[in-house]
Amino acid sequence: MKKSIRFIINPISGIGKKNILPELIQEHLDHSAFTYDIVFTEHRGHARTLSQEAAEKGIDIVCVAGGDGSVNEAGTALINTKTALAILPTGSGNGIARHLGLSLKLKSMIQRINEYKLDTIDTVSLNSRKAIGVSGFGFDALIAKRFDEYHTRGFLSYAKLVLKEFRHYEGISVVLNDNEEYSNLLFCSIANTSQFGNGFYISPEADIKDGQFDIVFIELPPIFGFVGLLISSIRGTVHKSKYVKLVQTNEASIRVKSSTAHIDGEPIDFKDLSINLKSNPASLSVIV
Ligand SMILES: Nc1ncnc2c1ncn2[C@@H]1O[C@H](COP(=O)(O)OP(=O)(O)OP(=O)(O)O)[C@@H](O)[C@H]1O
Repeated sequence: MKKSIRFIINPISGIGKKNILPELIQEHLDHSAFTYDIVFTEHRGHARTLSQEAAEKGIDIVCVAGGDGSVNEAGTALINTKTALAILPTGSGNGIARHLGLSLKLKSMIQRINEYKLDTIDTVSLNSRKAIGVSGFGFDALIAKRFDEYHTRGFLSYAKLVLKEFRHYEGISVVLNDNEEYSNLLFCSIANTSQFGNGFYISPEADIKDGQFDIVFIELPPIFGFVGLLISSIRGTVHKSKYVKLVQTNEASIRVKSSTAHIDGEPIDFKDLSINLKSNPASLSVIV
């Protein structure tokens, strides 16, 4: 029997053209194996509703075309359901897709969907919210918030913003498990995957299938140290930096002073400043 796919396309993700996607799908999807429908998202949160609806209807695959924000919306709606997630990476950073080793070429990625090779990955709960890739508190959350207010997306806008904001940044403190205080931090990341996107690693050895996540504390460095951190992030050696402390666990609590956070790169405000973190092992099927 043919498998069913719902394609969910975020038209504003990244900087490439998404309106050619229906044509690419028509051309390269194996129509002897799959039936499909295509829906474009119209607002924030729409991918979540569309994905949830697909799972309720028993659709086999939700394929989201977007960046990590869209992957979060569509993917977390499929946790512990029979519907698998596929990704067509059309975002600005595509951290989750890169971590999973997916092709960034859309034609190749559609051809990979034809092969229908499934794997199971972990997700992470932050109180009632769910993450797939990297979430965090501090500078990265501030950047996610500012980037969201920007009118242009893409890597260059992102890089400009990071350098501008770093100059005035004052640092945060985080209490881990009610007893270990980390102060003067640039940020604290909760990494289920290895990178933010665009090859900027935060926890190069993170494994999305080990039932654990990494809490990464980055001390606020001077400007030359910040540049060094960026370089080691690209080189994949950031976990060895003197500014970095990494704690691997499957469950923890953290207390933060500011509610500004991001989940998979999307800015959010936590109402509660005490956050329980928990790994949900093997909770999501993905096409790899
Ligand atoms: N039609 C729409 N109009 C405005 N926002 C939308 C629309 N559809 C989806 N969104 C929102 O766009 C945001 C950004 O999407 P996404 O994360 O996929 O792209 P990106 O930010 O370019 O990529 P990345 O996260 O990889 O850097 C998400 O919060 C999503 O909910």
